[in-house]
Amino acid sequence: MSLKAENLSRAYGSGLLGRGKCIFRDVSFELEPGKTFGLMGPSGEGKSTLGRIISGLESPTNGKIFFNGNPLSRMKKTEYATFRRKVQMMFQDPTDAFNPRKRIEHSIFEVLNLLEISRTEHIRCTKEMLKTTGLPEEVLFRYPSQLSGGQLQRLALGRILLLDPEYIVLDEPTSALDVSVQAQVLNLLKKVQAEQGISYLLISHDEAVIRFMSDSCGELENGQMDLIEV
Ligand SMILES: Nc1ncnc2c1ncn2[C@@H]1O[C@H](COP(=O)(O)OP(=O)(O)OP(=O)(O)O)[C@@H](O)[C@H]1O
Repeated sequence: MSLKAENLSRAYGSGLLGRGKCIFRDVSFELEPGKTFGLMGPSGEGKSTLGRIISGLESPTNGKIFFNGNPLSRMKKTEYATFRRKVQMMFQDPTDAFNPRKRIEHSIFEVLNLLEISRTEHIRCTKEMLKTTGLPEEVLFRYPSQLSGGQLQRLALGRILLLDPEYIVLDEPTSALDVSVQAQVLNLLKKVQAEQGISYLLISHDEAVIRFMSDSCGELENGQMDLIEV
C-alpha cells in the first residue's frame, strides 16, 4: 500500500492567451501507511489543489501520482475505481457533506448501497460506524440542520470510513468548528488512525494542529514545497 506524488505542478488559466499561472511546481511527497503528512502554508498557495490532485479529483498539469506503484494516468477502469474508493477526501465544512433536505440515515444508506452488501450488513456497518464516531443512534433520524458542526464532522468521517479507505485527505477538517470541539475531532481522527492504520494528508493553516497530528510535514510557499521538522 503506497501513495506517492512525483514532481507535481499545477497551472490555471492556460489556453489561447498563454500558459497560465503556475500555482506550484515539482512537488513530491509520499504518504506512508498509518502516518500523517501535514501540509501547511499561507492562503492561496495551492494546498487544497494539491489535496484534490492526490485524491484524483483534479489532474496535475505535470507530474505523476502512483498508487501501489501504478501511475494514475495509466490505470485501467477497475484499478481507478479501487483507487477512488481507497483515497477519500474530507472537507472543511461538514454541512456541505450532507443533503440538507434528507435525514442523515439517507446519506449513510446512499454510501452503503454502493457496497453491494446485505441489509443485515447495512445495519451492522451503521452500528459500528456510530460506535467508532461516538454518536447515538438518534442522529440518523435528524436533518443536518438539527446537528452540531462537531457531530456532522464526525458523521462525515464515519461515512467515509464505511468505504474502508486507506488514505484520507483532510482539508482543514476542524477550521469550521468551535475551538471546544476541534480537539475532539482531532482526537477521533488519531484514534481511527491507530485502530485502522489509515494514512492522512492533513491540510491546515494552523501550525499547532499540524504539529499535534503529523509525523512529517511540508510547507507550500512561493510555488514550492519544503519539508520541515515537526
Ligand atoms: N479551478 C480553478 N481555476 C482557476 N484558479 C484556481 C482554481 N482553483 C484554485 N485556483 C487558484 O489556485 C490558487 C490556489 O488555491 P487553493 O485553494 O488550492 O489554495 P489554498 O492554499 O488551499 O488556500 P486556502 O488556505 O485559502 O484554502 C488560488 O490562487 C486559487 O485562486
